[in-house]
Amino acid sequence: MLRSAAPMLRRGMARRTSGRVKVIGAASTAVAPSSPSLPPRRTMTSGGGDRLRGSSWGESIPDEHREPDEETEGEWEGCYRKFLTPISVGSRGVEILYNPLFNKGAAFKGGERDRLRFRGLLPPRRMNIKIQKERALLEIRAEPDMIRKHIILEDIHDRNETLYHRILIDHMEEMAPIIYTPTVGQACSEFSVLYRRPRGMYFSAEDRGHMAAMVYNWPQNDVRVIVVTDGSRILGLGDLGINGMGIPIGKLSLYCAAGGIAPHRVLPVVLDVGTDNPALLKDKFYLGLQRPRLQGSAYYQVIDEFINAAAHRWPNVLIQFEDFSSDKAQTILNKYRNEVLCFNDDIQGTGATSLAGILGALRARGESPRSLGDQRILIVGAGSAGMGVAQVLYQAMIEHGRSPEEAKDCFFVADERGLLASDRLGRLSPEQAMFARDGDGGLSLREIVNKYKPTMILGMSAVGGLFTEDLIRDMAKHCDRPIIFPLSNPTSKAECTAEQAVKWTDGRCIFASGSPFDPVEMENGKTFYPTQCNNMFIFPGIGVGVTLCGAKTVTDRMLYVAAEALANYLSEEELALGKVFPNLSTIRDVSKKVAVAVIEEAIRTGQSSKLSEKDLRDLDAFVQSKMYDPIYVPLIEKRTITI
Ligand SMILES: NC(=O)C1=CN([C@@H]2O[C@H](COP(=O)(O)OP(=O)(O)OC[C@H]3O[C@@H](n4cnc5c(N)ncnc54)[C@H](O)[C@@H]3O)[C@@H](O)[C@H]2O)C=CC1
Ligand SMILES: CC(=O)C(=O)O
Ligand SMILES: [Mg+2]
Repeated sequence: MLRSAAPMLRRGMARRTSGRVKVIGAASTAVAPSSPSLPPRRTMTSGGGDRLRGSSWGESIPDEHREPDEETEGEWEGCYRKFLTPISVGSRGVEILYNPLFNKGAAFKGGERDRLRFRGLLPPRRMNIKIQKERALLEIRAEPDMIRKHIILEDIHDRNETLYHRILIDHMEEMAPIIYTPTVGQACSEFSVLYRRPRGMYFSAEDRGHMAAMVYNWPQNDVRVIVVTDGSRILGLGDLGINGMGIPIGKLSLYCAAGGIAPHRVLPVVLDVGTDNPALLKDKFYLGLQRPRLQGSAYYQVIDEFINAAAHRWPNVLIQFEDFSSDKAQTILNKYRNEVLCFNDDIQGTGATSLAGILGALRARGESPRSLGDQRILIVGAGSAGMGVAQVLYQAMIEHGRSPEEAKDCFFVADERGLLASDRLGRLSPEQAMFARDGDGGLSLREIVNKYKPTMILGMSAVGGLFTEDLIRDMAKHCDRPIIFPLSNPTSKAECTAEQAVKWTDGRCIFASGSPFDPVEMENGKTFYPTQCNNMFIFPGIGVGVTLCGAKTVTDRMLYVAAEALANYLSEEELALGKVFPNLSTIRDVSKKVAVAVIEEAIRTGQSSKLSEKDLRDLDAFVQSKMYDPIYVPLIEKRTITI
């Protein structure tokens, strides 16, 4: 019998075995290489109208420009910095303790408690971040329920962002399922009930005409990344209205922890255009507008007003569209992709991530990337994700020398009405129509498998259990090592489980899933390690890359090079274990490599406004030096600034 080997294997055996790649944690992020240029002059204030301009958090400052700070010596094992440039805060006293960007809780030192005037407002004994983290981990690990763990972590997020991100970075494999998929699905479903404190911004249909002014209510001037949803398709859970806010929050936590964007530079946003979810329309606790969704031009006006307002206040901001229903997602992307710095994570991020996983899977089979064009690819689900993946794979085939006709012929796209074909052309979107077959419209999944013998099946249907035993056994009859990617989220929507895929293919499948699955012990005594094919491996690196180099748009080539960088990251040791994505514990390093690839591409193609050819040298060190590193930085009062 197969059984899940999760509890004993989850953390211990998941450690990276490759000698090639350094696991990023406190130790490796601690001493960032010196930035080649002088640090910007900084003015940072906090408090009621907090402003953090050009904060140096996590960015490397050449030693000669740092001020000695004996307070932080030995603060964090492996994270020792001789000099830390203080952050100047405009508030003092209790205000600082209630500001999660500055609060250090019991870790404030005596001098700081005096300096900022809150001596006596904290218990006397001082902790350091290491002890604080240990205490938090005890609490999180003692709680068996994932949503309670989520609540504990988000409470820390609301109190002390430095500690929160430290925990995420140092324990990414353990924490990602808590703050992200699958638990974020439940957190969204229960958002209005779990709601405690505001985080991010809400722009509703009733705010029309005010958005350009409203953006100035956000207290930070240097927002670099916005993740925005209209809540219409949250994971595979459908229309959750403003309850979808959990998704931008979770994605941006990954931007900070995995991508190294400082937390004051990110902004989660929900556009509340109503909801068509009947339960929410009559839920007395629902916090969004209880009216049907805006449609047509009224809907697009809200989108337009928000984007203009955001781009006006933060001209260089990256806007990531997330979990918009597929009937709107591509239209919005097409409208704005050449106008503002933006991308759609479900279409483009998922496409790039899946390409990387498939390149890894081909490597596991001993095939070259060129053989992508020899595959027969069954895509189940023709929404944003399915069509995004089809488009990116298609582009990759063209990159590798296939003609458009040859490339198109590799695809079989199906939805609940079966194989997409020319008989439905009038009712298909342009993206779907491009992949419609000439005949066999409406073939069922099993009919497609038995007639066309696909070499891979990719699930983006949001239908849990759609890949049945018969279907997968048929796949395994026709293909020695079928690639099986049930990508729908959260876990309840996965088209099959890792255990099922392994069992039904007698351990021959190459598997990756949208939400995490535990390792599986096989009958032969070996352990099968499923990896996660989730756009979190791509979006933080894209975001860091385009914002650091000042790209004007996110191009298809940037997505392609991002996918290549992710695929190249996979070590031989991981492949030998059946993995097609790197361990989550390496995601910070992965994101850095993705960012470097994106910047190189931007420089090569003249897309970069901040960096040029001469910066290509030492790009890796440069990106590393710009990554936020959550350590406690000394705080000083604004009036004392002399940086
Ligand atoms: N792993 C990852 O990184 C990502 C996963 N996803 C997941 O992919 C899923 C789909 O996302 P979207 O495309 O945006 O949603 P969507 O709702 O637009 O697309 C679902 C598609 O599945 C089709 N479908 C429904 N029932 C079906 C059935 N019985 N058989 C075949 N097809 C069926 C629908 O017609 C539609 O074309 C979601 O669960 C989402 O969480 C999305 C983005 C990234
Ligand atoms: C992962 C993701 O973006 C989604 O499931 O929508
Ligand atoms: Mg998404």
